Order: sequence, then structure tokens, then C-alpha cells
Amino acid sequence: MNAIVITGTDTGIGKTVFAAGLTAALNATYWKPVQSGLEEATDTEQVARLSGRPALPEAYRLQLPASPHLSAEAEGVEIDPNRLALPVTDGPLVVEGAGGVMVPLTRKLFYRDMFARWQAPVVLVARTQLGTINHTAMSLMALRDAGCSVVGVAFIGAPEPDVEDTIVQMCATTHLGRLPHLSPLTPETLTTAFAKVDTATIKAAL
Ligand SMILES: Nc1ncnc2c1ncn2[C@@H]1O[C@H](COP(=O)(O)OP(=O)(O)OP(=O)(O)O)[C@@H](O)[C@H]1O
Ligand SMILES: C[C@H](N)[C@H](N)CCCCCC(=O)O
Ligand SMILES: [Mg+2]
Repeated sequence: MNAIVITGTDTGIGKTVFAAGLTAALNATYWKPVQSGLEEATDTEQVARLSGRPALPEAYRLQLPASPHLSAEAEGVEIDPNRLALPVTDGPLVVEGAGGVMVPLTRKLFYRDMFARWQAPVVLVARTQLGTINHTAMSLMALRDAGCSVVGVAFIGAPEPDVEDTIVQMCATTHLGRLPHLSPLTPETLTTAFAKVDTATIKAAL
């Protein structure tokens, strides 16, 4: 296996920025199987800008910025899981979901079920802000319930050591490091910040 899945406790929490840092750190290829919402820069464009690494084309590019199953329905299509088989790449592949782990790809398939089909190790990206213990614990339960192999949790935001330690200890997971809010967010600031992420543990899971 040379793919690593990046999922999160919610949409808009920093999966793409984290995925860009990891793609650069692993000299990997990036893939966003399903992009919903095309008005702003896509995740693939963001990762290309921040990592300088190659990206595979999305299997689905959907106009409506919504849950993938709704974005697909809005265009009169249904996402076909058979079109989402992990591509074979030379070198590591960083694959980003959309939103959180229980986001539907269809009305019968949540993203976590797709991760389980892929049998790829999973990194869960979580905020450090208030509310994250509940969201992270539930996301880990959902991933484990589906049989996913979780490498650990990567945190985004200001340091909250008591919160982070609580999650690691009570959820029996691994702390993969923390990305602060970067301003400006550039390939250089991301590379510097990402040096503190436990890339070795992630690489060992590949
Ligand atoms: N560490 C960070 N420093 C600065 N800005 C960040 C950081 N992480 C995320 N952002 C910004 O927050 C917004 C949401 O981040 P991002 O696109 O990575 O979320 P996401 O979890 O990938 O969302 P989606 O579920 O849509 O894929 C973006 O504008 C992004 O640039
Ligand atoms: C549109 C957004 N940027 C993401 N690509 C999709 C987020 C889906 C969230 C669905 C939900 O949890 O309600
Ligand atoms: Mg994203």
C-alpha cells in the first residue's frame, strides 16, 4: 500500500493545507477523488500551489458546494464507487476526502466506508478549538467501526495541550503533531511548520 487517506472531523478545518504539507514532505502525488464546489480555488489547485507536487485529476468535479451526494444529484448523476478505486502511482499517494468521515458519497455509502474499501491507513485532522474532543472521539469511533486503520490525529490551530492529551489518552490514538494557523500561508511557511509534524509515523504506515 502506498496511499494515505486524509480525513477530518469537519469541513473547512484544514485537511487540504495539511495534505499539501504531507504531499510535499513525502514527495507524493495528491488526489482529491471528489471535488464539490468549483467557484473558489479547488483543493487540487491549493495543494499544487502549496506543495509544488503533482496531482491526479478528480474523478468527479461537481459545481454545488455541498455534500458530494447532493452535488452529484444536482447534476443528475450518482457517484459510482467503482470510479473511485485508488490509482496506482509511483511513490506515495495522498488522498483527501471531503468534509468529515460521515459525509455521503451516495445515499448508501459514507466516505468512511470508501476508506475501509481502500484499506488505506487514515490520518484524522482535527481542530484544537473547544468542541474538538467530542468531534474527534466520534470521528475515531466511526472510522474504527468501519474497520479503518487510523494512524493518528493531526491537530490544526493554537496549542491546547490538555485537550490534545485527553484525545490521545481517552481515544487510544497517536498525536501526529500540530499545524498552527499560518499567516501568511505560503509553501515556505507551510514547509517550516510541517517540519514539526510526525511524518515518520505516517510514512511507516504506508
Ligand atoms: N494551518 C492553516 N493556516 C492558515 N490557513 C489555514 C490553515 N488550515 C486551513 N486554512 C485555511 O482555512 C480554510 C479551510 O481550509 P481547508 O481548505 O484546508 O479545509 P478542508 O478541511 O480541506 O475543507 P474541505 O472539507 O472543503 O476539503 C482555507 O481557506 C485554508 O486556506
Ligand atoms: C463543499 C465543501 N467545501 C466540501 N467539499 C464538502 C463538505 C460536505 C459536508 C457535508 C456535511 O457534513 O454536511
Ligand atoms: Mg479540502
